[in-house]
Amino acid sequence: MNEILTLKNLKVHYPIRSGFFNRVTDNVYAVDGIDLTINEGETVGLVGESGSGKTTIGKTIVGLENMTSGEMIYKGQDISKKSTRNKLKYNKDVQMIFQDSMSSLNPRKNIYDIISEPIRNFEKLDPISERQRVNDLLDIVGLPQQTLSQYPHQFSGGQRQRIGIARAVATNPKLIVADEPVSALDLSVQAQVLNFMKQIQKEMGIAFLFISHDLGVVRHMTDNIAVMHYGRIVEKGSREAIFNDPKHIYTKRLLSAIPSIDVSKRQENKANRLQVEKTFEEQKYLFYDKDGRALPLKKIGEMHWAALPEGGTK
Ligand SMILES: Nc1ncnc2c1ncn2[C@@H]1O[C@H](COP(=O)(O)OP(=O)(O)OP(=O)(O)O)[C@@H](O)[C@H]1O
Repeated sequence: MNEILTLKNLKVHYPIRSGFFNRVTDNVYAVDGIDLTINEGETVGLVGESGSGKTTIGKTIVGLENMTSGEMIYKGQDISKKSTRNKLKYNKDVQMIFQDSMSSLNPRKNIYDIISEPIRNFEKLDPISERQRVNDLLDIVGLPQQTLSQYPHQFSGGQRQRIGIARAVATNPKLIVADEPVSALDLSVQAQVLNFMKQIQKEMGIAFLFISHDLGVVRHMTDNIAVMHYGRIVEKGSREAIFNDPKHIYTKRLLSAIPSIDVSKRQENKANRLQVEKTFEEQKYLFYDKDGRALPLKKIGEMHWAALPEGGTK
């Protein structure tokens, strides 16, 4: 498989300023040394609880945040500098879908203008070809042509997310960062949008970085998974490795929190969750350094890395 994007020791720190002179007194280590590879056409899941740094990674990939240090390699070329990105048409090839479709779609623009904007930014099409392309995109996301003159507030959440997807795929991207794309939607609509994203991926060969706090959704969508905690990856590997053979206590904790659909197993699951929680509290000092950051990742299997303590655990 060909690598499309590789992050090497990526750090994004936000300065904290205080005092009369507004000096930098500390940093938020939002992303603190991440190594991650996304291959062509595959979906990588980035999971972790709120504040673990997932969105910051997504925004840095699409250029909405600046990296503090590290490297981003796109198709073998270092794109840490903006000038190289422009040369490689990186901003055309890498797009983002946001969680909140209401605030990520301009309320004053109609759907035609929203979908055609990226086409105008990156390709100069004559008006007839542009119209045809927008019509095709609307067909792809399953919305009727008469919606083109309407505005975002006239749609349901699921429909707005489809519009966001049409905008993201308008430039024929190679990679889409999807940041919690369905967490604002009702469960029934979530499944529709997810299946639809999978279908588009298959048809267009797009790679996804799928950001979510919901491991159930990630299981449905991804090939490989990275689990983040406090700005670092604590475990990464194939979906099977993460779900069937988790090694880090934080991954085990996240997995134990997935609600069971089977009512008869709820008691058993609750007991298991409490036990995992207890182990987490008892053993976390082994898995994190004195500043509370995860240890370096070690390769523990063909497609499996985990930030485990030197001597192992009981
Ligand atoms: N612009 C900013 N300035 C300062 N701190 C920030 C900024 N953006 C994010 N942070 C902090 O960086 C950390 C990581 O935030 P981030 O939004 O990336 O996490 P997340 O895992 O995506 O969480 P969520 O799912 O809640 O969005 C948090 O502690 C957050 O408060």
